Amino acid sequence: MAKLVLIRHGQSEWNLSNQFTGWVDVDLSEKGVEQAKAAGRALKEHGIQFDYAYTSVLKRAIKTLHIALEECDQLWIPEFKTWRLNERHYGALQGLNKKKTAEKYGAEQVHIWRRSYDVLPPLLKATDEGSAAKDRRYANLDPRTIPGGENLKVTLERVIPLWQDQIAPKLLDGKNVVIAAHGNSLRALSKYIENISDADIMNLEMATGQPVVYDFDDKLNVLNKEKYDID
Ligand SMILES: O=C(O)[C@@H](CO)OP(=O)(O)O
Repeated sequence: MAKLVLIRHGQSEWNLSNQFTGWVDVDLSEKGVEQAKAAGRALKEHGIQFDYAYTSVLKRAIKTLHIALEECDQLWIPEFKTWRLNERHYGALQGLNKKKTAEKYGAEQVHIWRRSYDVLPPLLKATDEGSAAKDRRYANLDPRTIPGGENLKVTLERVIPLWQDQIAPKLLDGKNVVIAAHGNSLRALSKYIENISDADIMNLEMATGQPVVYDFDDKLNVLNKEKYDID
């Protein structure tokens, strides 16, 4: 049956500098490019042939997808970019250094902001500097849809329509799908696919660049989950 491969983008410049990133469109670091290549090599070694690719509208995920697909000679497959796969929006935390924020607000508060299921970060207003409402790539969205900050719950709520309308039907049709996206949009999707509880999802982490491969039965129950080595 069909395979789904999730790839968190390779290390970004702000992963490297330890800054909250969210919807800020930062690039891959050199290490991130190497991780994306290694992901593509692992996919090639395992002989996975894709039918469709999905990614976000943020360059760290788009580039990871392209670099990985180039390595396994599948750059030609149909590809869809959507804001629904963006990283969770980190609100007013975006751009701040995570360590300095923990020193200011306490490690416990920062852990809650980063990993709780339903606590929102401090929100950005539509008129604030850096608000996505000013970004042309979201111009076709209903302004009420553009977040000022998201928790994992809200992130999952905007990922689910993409899953239900586009990805699940392709998998049910036996097509192999690759999704290159972000730590938290992929944690949200994994929660849904694996039916992980609100409490347990706090402990799920996605490594940069590492392909996570799901095999499904014909009702989209998970038969197998495997992480490919990229070291
Ligand atoms: O800053 C972010 O956007 C994310 C991913 O890098 O961080 P965290 O893992 O802390 O949720």
